[in-house]
Amino acid sequence: MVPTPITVRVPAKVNLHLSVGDARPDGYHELVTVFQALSMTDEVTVLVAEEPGIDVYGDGADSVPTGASNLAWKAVRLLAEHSGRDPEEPGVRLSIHKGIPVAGGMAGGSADAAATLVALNHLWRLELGRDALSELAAKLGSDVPFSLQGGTALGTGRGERLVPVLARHTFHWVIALDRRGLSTPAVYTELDRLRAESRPSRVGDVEPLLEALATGDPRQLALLLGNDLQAAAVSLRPGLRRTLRAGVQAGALAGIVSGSGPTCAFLCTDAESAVRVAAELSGAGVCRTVRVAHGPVPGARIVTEERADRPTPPQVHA
Ligand SMILES: C[C@](O)(CO)[C@H](O)COP(=O)(O)OP(=O)(O)OC[C@H]1O[C@@H](n2ccc(N)nc2=O)[C@H](O)[C@@H]1O
Ligand SMILES: Nc1ncnc2c1ncn2[C@@H]1O[C@H](COP(=O)(O)OP(=O)(O)OP(=O)(O)O)[C@@H](O)[C@H]1O
Repeated sequence: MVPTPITVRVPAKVNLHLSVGDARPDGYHELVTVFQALSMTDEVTVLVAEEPGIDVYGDGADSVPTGASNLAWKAVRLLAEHSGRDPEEPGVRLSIHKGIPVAGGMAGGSADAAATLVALNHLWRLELGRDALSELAAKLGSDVPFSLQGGTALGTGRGERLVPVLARHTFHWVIALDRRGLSTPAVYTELDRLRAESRPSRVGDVEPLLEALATGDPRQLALLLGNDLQAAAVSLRPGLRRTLRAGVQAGALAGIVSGSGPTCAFLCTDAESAVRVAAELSGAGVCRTVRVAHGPVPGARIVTEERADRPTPPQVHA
């Protein structure tokens, strides 16, 4: 019998705090960051198939590679090797539904890689625990372990070493998507360049932000959001300054570039305020599109059964 396809839902992330240290000999930068998983999600379905491949649907699907350079396919190969299968003929096909902006600084590719690890672990009955999956995830990219874990977490090292953080409440966000993406390595390189020629301000210690998360007060949290990569993203994409201003003028408590950008995330007082801010911001013409999201949400998780449980919608015949 052919196994049932497995579908995994996986969240986007925003960095509430992103402190970037100096470049290390391996080219990575030492980070202290706080991730939060948001309710913008991708869904990855893994099915047994003789013809390997990837089908991508949704926003930005055209710019996602469908070959070996897709991070989700790298996850297939890695897990195949790890479990003694032939990485050239893993016998599976992936179907990726994008809800996370591509090259937007919200860990879209990382999310798909994490989802693929979870789905294949189930499909191939590997029974790898969270720690083993997390170790494999870190080999695929710095953000991949967080995409697995979700919630709110403190990340150190390259961002791959995680400790869960207590976040008492749900926070409400407005997300502004830009017309084109930004390359993560290019943004880190731009920060190194800016630091070589001047002293761009650096975010402070992370502790006050962790306290604000524990109290759950969005106004307190808003004062403490900070991202060292923001100056570099704005330097490469000066229009982001206008987007950040427009979100606050529309009523958000604060705005921040998400990770390496160019997506901007605006923290709002509550769900109603987020809807109002989103409506006003989308009328300001400073970005491609605007979404409303909340966090924290769980990391990569199987939703196949949830979908099977869903009542079949009534058939309507013309
Ligand atoms: C900007 C963030 O999204 C913040 O969470 C991440 O730091 C980026 O994570 P990612 O996309 O998973 O990045 P990786 O695939 O691991 O690395 C891509 C490239 O980003 C740069 N990079 C990434 C992480 C890090 N701590 N220092 C870096 O300098 C390096 O040039 C690296 O070659
Ligand atoms: N599954 C995938 N989904 C989206 N992009 C992918 C995927 N696999 C590879 N890519 C490539 O990776 C590039 C970066 O895409 P991605 O959406 O992961 O960026 P990002 O969200 O800015 O990453 P991060 O926030 O982790 O730095 C894209 O331009 C695309 O060519």
